[in-house]
Amino acid sequence: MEWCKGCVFSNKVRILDTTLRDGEQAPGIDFTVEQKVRIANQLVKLGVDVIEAGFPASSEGDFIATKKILEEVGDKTEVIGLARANKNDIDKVIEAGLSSIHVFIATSEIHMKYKLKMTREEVLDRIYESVSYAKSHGLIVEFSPEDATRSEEDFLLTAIKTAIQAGADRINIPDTVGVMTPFTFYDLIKKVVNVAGDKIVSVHCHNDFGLATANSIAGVAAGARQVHVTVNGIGERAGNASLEEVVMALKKLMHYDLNIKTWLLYETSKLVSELSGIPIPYFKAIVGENAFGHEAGIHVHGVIENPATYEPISPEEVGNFRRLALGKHSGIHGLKKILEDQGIHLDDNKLRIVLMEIKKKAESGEKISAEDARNIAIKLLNS
Ligand SMILES: CC(=O)SCCNC(=O)CCNC(=O)[C@H](O)C(C)(C)COP(=O)(O)OP(=O)(O)OC[C@H]1O[C@@H](n2cnc3c(N)ncnc32)[C@H](O)[C@@H]1OP(=O)(O)O
Ligand SMILES: CC(C)C(=O)C(=O)O
Repeated sequence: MEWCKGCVFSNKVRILDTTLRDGEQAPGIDFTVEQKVRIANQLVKLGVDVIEAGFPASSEGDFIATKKILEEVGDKTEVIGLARANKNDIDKVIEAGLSSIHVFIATSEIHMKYKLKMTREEVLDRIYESVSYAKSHGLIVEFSPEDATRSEEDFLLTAIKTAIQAGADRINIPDTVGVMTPFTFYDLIKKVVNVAGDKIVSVHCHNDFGLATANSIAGVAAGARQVHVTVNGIGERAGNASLEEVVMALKKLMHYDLNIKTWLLYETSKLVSELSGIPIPYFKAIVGENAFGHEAGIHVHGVIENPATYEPISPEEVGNFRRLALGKHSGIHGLKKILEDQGIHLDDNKLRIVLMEIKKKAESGEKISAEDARNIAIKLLNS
């Protein structure tokens, strides 16, 4: 089905990573050129289909970084650059040597009135001019109607048709301020897919209501076959759809086909966290330190018997680690395993004594490590 490699009949979903563009727009994140190249190499290793390397017109540094990333990985994956719908920005993408461009302009009333100060007609003209200008230079063009999800629907669809008439290769639908629910986004993307014909429809979701991942997979269910994501979900305000969450949900829950080497997700997350200076919450899905952590006795017992009792994904699938913890919620099965893994074998009576000691310490606020449990056991054995 090569002819419709990205369309709704294909089970293949493309991942466009925008960690180096939208992710970097997050306040406080400023990657150096070297850091951006390191992340780009990791994204290629991970298997993303497209890297949005930057916004060449925004600064000399971003221009240089985009060029360097293209030189470094341009033969391994598609490298795309952002541009406003104006000739200067498009020329900067061309000057950087890129073959793919992401052109955007807002189509919502609020953005057209207060930001662009353009009428609907002027925006439509600008869309046609900029997309056709980019196409006339042989570029692959992805068009985004910024703030699409707050745009008047008929005008939005007209804007999309205008971009397609001008030659756009892909249509990306940004939920720029994250106001969609999975239900409303599904309905919208269905309509966009209907007007897009054989063009790939892409989705770009923000997390203002914590729905970026859910909305992204709803967009795929509605026929989108590309998703914009960032590693760890970093990005503007509450961030973007998280690469690791979207990939694992599409793969494991919806059985789509992706190029991503999922066992590299944890190391990729750690790299971006280290270079961005943004820590990963312990409870972060997929890549958090607690994502495969178990303390509660009933859970630990289940995981010891069969990890699938409490792990919908195995940590090895994403390169993360299972952690069995001790605390006031612990049970005897977990304690037994933690001690036996350290060469200590106790009968049930002695295990109960050690467990009570652990719970007492934990309830007083102490953190109990495996070594602490071992020391308590040894003390008991020698008492
Ligand atoms: C939803 C998003 O994330 S969009 C991407 C946001 N990313 C960035 O802003 C990257 C960093 N930005 C920058 O470096 C700067 O904003 C630049 C270089 C792009 C522009 O800088 P400046 O010339 O100083 O303009 P400034 O940022 O103050 O205002 C934006 C201008 O772009 C115009 N503009 C905004 N979006 C678009 C668009 N899609 N198409 C055309 N013009 C646009 C605005 O109307 C405004 O124009 P004006 O200066 O004529 O009033
Ligand atoms: C440039 C566009 C796609 C964007 O980042 C947004 O609308 O969130």
